[in-house]
Amino acid sequence: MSNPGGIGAGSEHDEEFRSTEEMVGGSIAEEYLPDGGVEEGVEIDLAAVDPGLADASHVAEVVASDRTIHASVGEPLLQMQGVTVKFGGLTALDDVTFDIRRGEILGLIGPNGAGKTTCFNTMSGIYRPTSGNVLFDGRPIGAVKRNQITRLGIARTFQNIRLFSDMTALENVVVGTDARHRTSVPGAIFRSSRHRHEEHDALDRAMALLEFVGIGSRATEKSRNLSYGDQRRLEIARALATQPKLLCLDEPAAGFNPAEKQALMDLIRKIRDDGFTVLLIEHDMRLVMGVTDRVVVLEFGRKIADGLPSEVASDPAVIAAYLGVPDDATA
Ligand SMILES: Nc1ncnc2c1ncn2[C@@H]1O[C@H](COP(=O)(O)OP(=O)(O)OP(=O)(O)O)[C@@H](O)[C@H]1O
Repeated sequence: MSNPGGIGAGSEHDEEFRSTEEMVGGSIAEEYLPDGGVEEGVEIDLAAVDPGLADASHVAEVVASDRTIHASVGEPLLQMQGVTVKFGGLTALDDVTFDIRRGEILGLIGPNGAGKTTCFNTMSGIYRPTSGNVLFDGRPIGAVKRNQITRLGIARTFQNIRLFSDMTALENVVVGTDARHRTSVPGAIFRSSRHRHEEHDALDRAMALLEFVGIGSRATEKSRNLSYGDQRRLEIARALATQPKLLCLDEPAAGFNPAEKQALMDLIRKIRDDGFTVLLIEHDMRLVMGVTDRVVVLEFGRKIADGLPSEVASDPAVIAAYLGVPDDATA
């Protein structure tokens, strides 16, 4: 998925991460290590952080504890209602309507230039629709400021991995938990009890999330030293740390070998099974068809199909779009 002109790059997530970087490297870690940092390469004693963390069911509980599902699974979480996005004379999205339902993995696919990135950026409030509406959790996204999107409950990973390379895996995830902090600035400066409680909570959750995505043993490694696959997992853990209602994965399998893709599919299913709603933009059809509950297909900015993976895979319009055959030739 491309990001033309860099618009949308450095989203509100990044801005928040930058603003909290110092705090993450400082006071939170001080609580656990005497030198004020999470030492690289040091094995964290999970039991010392939280005695329950060695227990898998407790990990799941910590990961999911604050996530409230306000409506039953299957109700619309995000609604694209007749959304059109124009860039000058170019119509990138043309009257696109579909829902992302609570608790599902929705695949968004389409050939190059179909409008997936634009759709994604419109859903997350980075682009405003030229016409139409995006509703998230029943509220129009257009009315939400960019820096409020994360708090609203939308998190994303990036096609090009964006981590703080000099920070440990754990610190990268703690930064994500910060998006949920409620302490005021004076509270942080004077280290109020609420602030200290949030710090402990953040470290606890971050560690549980690393366990959840399968890289708990790498917690104290600087993110730049992690393997490519582990960096992708770390990005997912950081996104989950914001406690999103919707997790958007942007080509998470890019550069993966078949075994890594299989492991990623297992992780995405685990995330869905834990109650999160997932939007997956991915070029690898096998992965999309293997892991999604429903698929929406775009071509030239228009929605051409919306259905079960098996239905979409055998849809003549979709086959034509991917093979570059005119629609009428398949009729
Ligand atoms: N900020 C922008 N300014 C001008 N044109 C844009 C902008 N963003 C997207 N476009 C155009 O809108 C169309 C849809 O692009 P988009 O990146 O959304 O497609 P995509 O499906 O994500 O493609 P890919 O799979 O190649 O990344 C393209 O013609 C693209 O050139």
